Amino acid sequence: MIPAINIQQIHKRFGELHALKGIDLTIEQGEFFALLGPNGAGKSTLINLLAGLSRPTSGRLQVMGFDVNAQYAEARRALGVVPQELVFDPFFNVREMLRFQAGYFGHGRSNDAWVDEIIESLGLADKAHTNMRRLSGGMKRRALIGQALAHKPPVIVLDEPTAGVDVELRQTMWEFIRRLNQEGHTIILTTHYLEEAETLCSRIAMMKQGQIVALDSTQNLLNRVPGKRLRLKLAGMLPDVLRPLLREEQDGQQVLALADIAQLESILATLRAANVAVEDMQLIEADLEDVFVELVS
Ligand SMILES: Nc1ncnc2c1ncn2[C@@H]1O[C@H](COP(=O)(O)OP(=O)(O)OP(=O)(O)O)[C@@H](O)[C@H]1O
Repeated sequence: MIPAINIQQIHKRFGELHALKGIDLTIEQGEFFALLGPNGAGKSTLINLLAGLSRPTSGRLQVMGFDVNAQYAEARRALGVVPQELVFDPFFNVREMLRFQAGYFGHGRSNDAWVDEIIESLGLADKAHTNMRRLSGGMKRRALIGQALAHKPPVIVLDEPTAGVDVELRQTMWEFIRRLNQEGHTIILTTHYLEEAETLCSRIAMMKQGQIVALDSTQNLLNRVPGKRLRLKLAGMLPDVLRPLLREEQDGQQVLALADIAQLESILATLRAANVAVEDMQLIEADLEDVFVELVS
C-alpha cells in the first residue's frame, strides 16, 4: 500500500536558521500519528511543507503517493489541514464556507450530506447560518476543523486543534476524529497536551530543533521510562540522600523517580529517620510527559 505520507531528507532554511535538518518520515495509511516537540521544534514548518504552503530547501514530500511540489493539486486534495491560527473568510456563514471549501476541491451537491454530518458532529448546528466573523473563538475553531474535513480527504492533519478549546468540544471533536480514523482516514496530530497523544495515537515522532529525536509506537516510548513516580507533599525538607531521585518540584510537592516499587519502603524509612512527616503521597505510572522531558528537554 502507498504510504499516506512519505518525507525524504527534508531540509528547510529560513535565511541563517536551519529549521528542518534532514527529516525522514513515513506514515502508513490508517495510522493515528502524533508529531510532538517543544515550541520552535519545526512541527508547523513540516506541516506547511506538506500542505504545499511553502517549499523545502531540499528533499521530497509525498501525500498518498503524490509529490507535493510536482503534483500539487492531487497532493493537496488528499490532505485536510486544520491550521493552528484562526484564519477564515469573513464573508460566509458556516454552511456556505464548508460547501465552498468542498466545491474548491471539485465536490458538488452530492457532498452536502457530508457537510451536514460535519456540522452535526462538531456541534455547529445552531451556528450553521452564522457568519464566520460572528463566531466565538471556540466556535471558529470548530468551523475550521470542519473546513479541513469538507472535501473528505484521506489524510487529515491537525495542528494543535485543541489549543484554547473547551472540554466539551475536545470530546466531541476526538469522537468524530476517532470515527474518521476507524473508517480508514489517516490522522496526524500535533499537540502540547501529551495525554491526548498518549490516549489517541498509536505512533509518535518527537522533534527537537529541526530533527526527529524519537520515532516509535506509543507503548515502546512509554516503556523507555522504567519504574514509577512517587509524588510527595512533605511537612519538612526532602532529606539530601533522596535528592538524586528528585525529578520535579512544584507547588510544594516533589516527584521522585522509583526504579521499582520496593524502593518505596526505603524512601519512607529515610523520611521517618529524618523526622519528616508525609502530608500526602501518590504513586503514579510514568507517562508520555516523562519520556518527553527525558528526550526533548
Ligand atoms: N516564515 C518563517 N520565517 C523565519 N523563521 C521561521 C518561519 N517560520 C518558522 N520559523 C522558525 O522556524 C523554527 C520552527 O518553527 P515552527 O513554527 O515550525 O515550530 P513548531 O514546532 O511548530 O513550534 P510551536 O509548538 O510553537 O508551534 C522556529 O525557530 C521559528 O521561529
